[in-house]
Amino acid sequence: MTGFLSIEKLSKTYEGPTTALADFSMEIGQGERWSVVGASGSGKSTLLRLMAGLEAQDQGAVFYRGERILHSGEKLVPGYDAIQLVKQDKGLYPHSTVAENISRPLLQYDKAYARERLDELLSLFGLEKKRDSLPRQLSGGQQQKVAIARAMSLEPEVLLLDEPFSSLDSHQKRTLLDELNLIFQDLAITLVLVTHDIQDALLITDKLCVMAHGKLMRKGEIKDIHQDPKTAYVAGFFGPLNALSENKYLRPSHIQVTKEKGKAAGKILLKRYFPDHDLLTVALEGHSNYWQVAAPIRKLRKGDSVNLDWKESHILRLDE
Ligand SMILES: Nc1ncnc2c1ncn2[C@@H]1O[C@H](COP(=O)(O)OP(=O)(O)OP(=O)(O)O)[C@@H](O)[C@H]1O
Repeated sequence: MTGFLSIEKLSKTYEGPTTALADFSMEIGQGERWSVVGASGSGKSTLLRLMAGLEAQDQGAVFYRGERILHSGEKLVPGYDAIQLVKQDKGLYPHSTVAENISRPLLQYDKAYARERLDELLSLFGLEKKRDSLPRQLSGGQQQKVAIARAMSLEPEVLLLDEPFSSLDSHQKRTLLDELNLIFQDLAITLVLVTHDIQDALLITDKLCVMAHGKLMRKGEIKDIHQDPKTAYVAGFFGPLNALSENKYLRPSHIQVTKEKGKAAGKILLKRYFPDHDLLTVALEGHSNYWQVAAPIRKLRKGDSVNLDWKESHILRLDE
């Protein structure tokens, strides 16, 4: 338990019984930025609640700087100032202003310090002009910023974000993520983000933990996992896959449409416009399956016959 944040053999079963976490272990270093992905019900939110000390595990422990995190059954006021959890529902007080919401955790502190910290946070999150607004007078992205600013009021070392961006539209989300990226970079905060969207993971984190049925399936640098996902489950978080043969897959962007004879041929059934490419759905000759092909050339039409080729090095060999 010498690490910064050590999760050791955590298990949690709810009534039902439903196993939410099963012998889950992981080390998180100070300043690291992790995303956690996994199918719905794989235990991601449970993991975050246990890391924050807001719930009781059945077995195992979380250690923060060598000290065991006391869970909700062991502590009069559950949770830790140093480890803050922000949930999707934001939990803002609807009748309190932005300033009151952000400074609520600071009530226990000296007034001058609390005022100073509030001003710092309003400036850091670009919320100065909204300080007297009520949450309902803010956009979804601004509300989420208030929730994150409030979580950061006590200067936590660890910020746990449980799908905080899922209610935002893609533009709001991108703007917020770009702003958070700069804030987190300057603060060197340790971040664990639960998300369903790999784009969020790519934008603000470097490391990825993939869960299934309460277990750790994979962990490491996002780029290493993307390049060598090892299983179809893990690869699936990065986008659709085309099955080449048993255990062999190709990503849509790794298939070229060629004039010459390729390794396969087919007919375009559908064409969808994407900013960087056309996404073609191709019915393969001699096969019952369809492939998704990302074609940078725009001149192909529905009904065209096409030859397809790919590099051997782009074939992903994946277990189920
Ligand atoms: N308080 C609870 N009582 C009973 N079962 C629960 C409770 N909380 C979670 N579960 C169950 O435990 C499992 C893991 O839930 P959890 O919310 O941790 O998963 P998740 O990966 O965060 O899911 P999602 O992506 O859908 O939010 C699920 O099957 C869920 O139904």
